[in-house]
Amino acid sequence: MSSWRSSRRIWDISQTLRPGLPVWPGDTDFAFERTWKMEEGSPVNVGKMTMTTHSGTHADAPLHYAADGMDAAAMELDAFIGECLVVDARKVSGEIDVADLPDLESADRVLFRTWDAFPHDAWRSDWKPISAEAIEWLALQGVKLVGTDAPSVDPQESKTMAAHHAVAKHDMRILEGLVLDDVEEGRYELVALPLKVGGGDAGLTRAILRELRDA
Ligand SMILES: Nc1ccccc1C(=O)C[C@H](N)C(=O)O
Ligand SMILES: [Zn+2]
Ligand SMILES: [Zn+2]
Repeated sequence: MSSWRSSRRIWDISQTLRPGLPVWPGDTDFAFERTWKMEEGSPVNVGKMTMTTHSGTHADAPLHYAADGMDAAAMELDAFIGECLVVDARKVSGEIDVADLPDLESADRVLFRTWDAFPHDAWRSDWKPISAEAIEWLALQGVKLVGTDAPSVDPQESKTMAAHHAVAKHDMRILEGLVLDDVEEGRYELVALPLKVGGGDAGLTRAILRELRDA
């Protein structure tokens, strides 16, 4: 194995940004076009992308759920790098509540798998949201980041955004749109740095998990 390759397994837990990417009903579809083309004599190919800030796998910024919240560019990075616990919540019926949470022992970051198979090609509105009470409980256990393979921690029709507001109350961070189909429950190193978008209410991220270093 060449020297630069990590000997620790990496899981890519990110969606592919592409035309046809399922997005929140009514939001901006992902579009890609080439503005400079080698086949037209340009020395390089250069593209242009149009998308919603919440496309695919992303981190919400507090600005998304608080008018005076910080933007994606201002979010500190340490919440998005470090040990995490992946929890299989597929057997939970309805929303993920306190009774559905495992003994975390100690976890700064918790990622919930809710889909048997991630819906890459069709918008699904029947995801398992996370209750505000569960967010509160996680915060009291010291959890700084909550992640999910769902498009939101709240239900699609939510008007109260109770889970987001519980996150805001405890200054936690959120990852949404993760792809955890190939990830067993357990502890991993998470790396999921949000794009540094000035004014951004969310930051797209290439999220990965990596085997923890041997103790
Ligand atoms: N694109 C949207 C447009 C309008 C309302 C919500 C969304 C969302 O994507 C939900 C978001 N990911 C969330 O943080 O809950
Ligand atoms: Zn979001
Ligand atoms: Zn959100």
